[in-house]
Amino acid sequence: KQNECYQAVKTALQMGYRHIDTAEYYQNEKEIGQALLEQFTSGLKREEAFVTSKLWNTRHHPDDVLPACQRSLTDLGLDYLDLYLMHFPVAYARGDNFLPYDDKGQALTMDIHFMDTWKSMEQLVDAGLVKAIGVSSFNISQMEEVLTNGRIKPAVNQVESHPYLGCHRLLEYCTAKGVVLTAFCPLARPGSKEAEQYGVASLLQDPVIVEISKKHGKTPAQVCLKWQVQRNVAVIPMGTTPAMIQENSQLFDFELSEAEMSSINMLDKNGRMVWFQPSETHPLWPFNEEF
Ligand SMILES: NC(=O)C1=CN([C@@H]2O[C@H](COP(=O)(O)OP(=O)(O)OC[C@H]3O[C@@H](n4cnc5c(N)ncnc54)[C@H](OP(=O)(O)O)[C@@H]3O)[C@@H](O)[C@H]2O)C=CC1
Ligand SMILES: O=C1CO[C@H](CO)[C@@H](O)[C@@H]1O
Repeated sequence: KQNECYQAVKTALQMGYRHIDTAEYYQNEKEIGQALLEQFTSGLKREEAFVTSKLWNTRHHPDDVLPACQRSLTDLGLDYLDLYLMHFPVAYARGDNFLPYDDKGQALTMDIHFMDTWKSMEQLVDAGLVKAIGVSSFNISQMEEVLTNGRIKPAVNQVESHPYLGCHRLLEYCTAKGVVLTAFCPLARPGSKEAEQYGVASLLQDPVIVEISKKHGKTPAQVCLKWQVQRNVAVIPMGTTPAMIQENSQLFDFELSEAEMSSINMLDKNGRMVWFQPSETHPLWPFNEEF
């Protein structure tokens, strides 16, 4: 909805949020730029905010990386990004159509390996346009490739993760390599069509989560977010109402016990919601490997 993102980001920054996650693909960078500008004007320092954006799949050609990043910076009204992620390992056909699909709904792809894109992203760091670069939805072998062959180490891998998709192996790998894992869809999109696979109305109604939340006098959403924070995973929940935005930030007045952490770990059931299905036959589609 028009202005919804502007309002949400403005509210979040006023409530003390500092990490904003966006992407060219979301087409909300101008709204975010407006909200940031207002906060900078009323005293927030640039270095206190942490802004992440992402290079979309249609921008993997090495010559398209710099212009895409510059466009994001212009729209956000910033002169650097804190973090720039490759949104997905598969390169879609070049151009301004974000979803170039054939008549069967399959993505039209390009024969460009993510390492060639990564080399162009490294140059953004050299040029001072971004402080750090990282990846998103990369599996362990793909991360290994970037860590082995890249000049600059990925700071972050942003992947779908919530109690139904624990990404326990990937987390262990990232921890060993000093890469931060960020969880997208940390609430498993309550109420969405994709959530119907779970057998409960939503993750937030899972009996294990509900019981733990009652014990601490917190909400199920807060328990899901705290579980990630306690295992050193960054979270980027999307909330639009001030009440939800506030709720999702109140995570620092309670602690989950080891037993509670383990019982949440045990809810893992490969409950992935975001599959990038149109590219599922591509050799670099990441989800043939367990995360
Ligand atoms: N790298 C990638 O490929 C991807 C990255 N992302 C990033 O991750 C972010 C979050 O993921 P998203 O897909 O939105 O999924 P989330 O798991 O964050 O779920 C968002 C939904 O949860 C609802 N919600 C928020 N807070 C609460 C609460 N406290 N209690 C109950 N319901 C709540 C929101 O409601 P309402 O709509 O009413 O606000 C919204 O419908 C995105 O905004 C995006 O930045 C997401 C997908 C892919
Ligand atoms: O980043 C994203 C990538 O694609 C997803 C769906 O296909 C989006 O929902 C998401 O926010």
